Amino acid sequence: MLSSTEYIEKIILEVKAKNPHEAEFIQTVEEVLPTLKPVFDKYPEYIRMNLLARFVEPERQIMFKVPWVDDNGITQVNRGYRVQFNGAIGPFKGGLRFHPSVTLSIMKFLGFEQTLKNSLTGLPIGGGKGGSDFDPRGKSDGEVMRFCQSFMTELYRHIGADVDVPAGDIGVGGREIGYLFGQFRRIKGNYENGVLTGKGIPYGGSLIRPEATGYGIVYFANEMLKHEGDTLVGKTIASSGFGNVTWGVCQKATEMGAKVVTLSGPDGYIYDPDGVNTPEKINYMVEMRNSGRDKVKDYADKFGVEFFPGEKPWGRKVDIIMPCATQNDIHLEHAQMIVANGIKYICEGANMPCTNEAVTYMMSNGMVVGPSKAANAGGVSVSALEMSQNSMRLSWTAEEVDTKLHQIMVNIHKNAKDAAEFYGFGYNLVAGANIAGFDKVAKAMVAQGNF
Ligand SMILES: NC(=O)C1=CN([C@@H]2O[C@H](COP(=O)(O)OP(=O)(O)OC[C@H]3O[C@@H](n4cnc5c(N)ncnc54)[C@H](OP(=O)(O)O)[C@@H]3O)[C@@H](O)[C@H]2O)C=CC1
Ligand SMILES: O=C(O)CCC(=O)C(=O)O
Repeated sequence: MLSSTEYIEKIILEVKAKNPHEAEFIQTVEEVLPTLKPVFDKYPEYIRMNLLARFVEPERQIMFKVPWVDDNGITQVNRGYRVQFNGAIGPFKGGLRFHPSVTLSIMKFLGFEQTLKNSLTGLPIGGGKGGSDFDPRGKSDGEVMRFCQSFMTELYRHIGADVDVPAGDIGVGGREIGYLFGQFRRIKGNYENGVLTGKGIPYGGSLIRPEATGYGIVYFANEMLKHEGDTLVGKTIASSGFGNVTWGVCQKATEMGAKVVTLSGPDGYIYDPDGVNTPEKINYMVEMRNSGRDKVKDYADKFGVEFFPGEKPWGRKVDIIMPCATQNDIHLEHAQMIVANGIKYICEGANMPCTNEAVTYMMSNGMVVGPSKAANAGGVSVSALEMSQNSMRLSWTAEEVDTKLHQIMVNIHKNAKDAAEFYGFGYNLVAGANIAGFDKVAKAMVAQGNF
């Protein structure tokens, strides 16, 4: 039988050979699998069962055309996806991303990460992801609605409250979920409100879901700092993006005594030394995102702060880095600047916001890294709480949801820390999150036979 190292290397080579054009999917597999070595040392029977080969292959990958009519009466065609990655511990669960950069590789990397993340939440949800290369930028409300209706006209047959439960991600917020839900209900003729999460409050949404990802990231960062005998109070944070996740981070960081001093967009970044920390500033971010102008410079113009065109905020001397925009936002050269600035903490908000080289460099230089699959699990956790409320036909108060969210994030940090320590990694949350997430899925897969 192969040793655990040989087995992991073999699976990585197979993934590369089978998916040669899927750079992001290969990247996440190359990051996660080597950290699982001690698990395969402990359970060599997993090698005989070829568990990893089954784990890296999605259960189902659905690709479909999405024709829709634009405001000029022209028919446009986009590509839709739903990757049902792993359903061993519950219905597939994960967001929908509408962004021109969407490819099958991106859907698969997100579905793979989501499987581990959802396991870490401790809630009964499998991993999936979907979306389209549709670009919402500059589209009218009517165009977005017609696109969503066409997207759901195919997707509805693959999802269900006990089958697969999509939600939002980049480019998909409350408006899009509303249009998708309306079309699902119209086609199915029933009121299966647990089929989507991130819904509006009047039709089965959960309080705190829009804020949950950002709140969870700050709760997770708080645990990281506590572990180091430190506190969030008085800390400065460099964040990227100005979307849903950054918005939640700004709110909770302010509440906990820290301040976010940078935001970024496709045009550059802004530096606000006083912090993005007043209702006026935080609400303006939402206005900027909803306007579709997609320029963070608007913030600098309105509040009289500095704007750095074409630059990323990673050269700023702050206490904590929180990338909240998209994947591979932080490369090795950014990591080198971050380390050179003596920054100790990075807590990942976006999915896979750092390249593998950047993470390795920061960790080997003593930084504490909170990996996205643990740190940003608050969003999907509250989605799962939304599913629970829908099943029970009741609604919890904002305080109830926030208290549960906080506890879930504390547990995720503890489980990742404990798993890392148990397997000899020390305080390595990257390895710990991978192992703790994998452990539960692996046990469920083994129990369910050769599937
Ligand atoms: N919403 C949620 O509940 C959760 C989201 N996440 C992750 O958090 C991150 C942000 O999501 P969210 O805030 O919901 O999304 P939004 O659509 O609200 O905001 C996304 C932000 O990221 C930027 N962005 C997106 N794609 C790219 C790209 N290819 N290049 C440069 N910038 C880009 C956007 O700018 P632009 O308009 O220029 O694209 C925007 O500022 C994503 O990685 C997402 O997967 C993780 C867990 C849950
Ligand atoms: O709420 C959800 O189901 C999905 C959230 C999501 O897409 C993510 O965690 O990356």
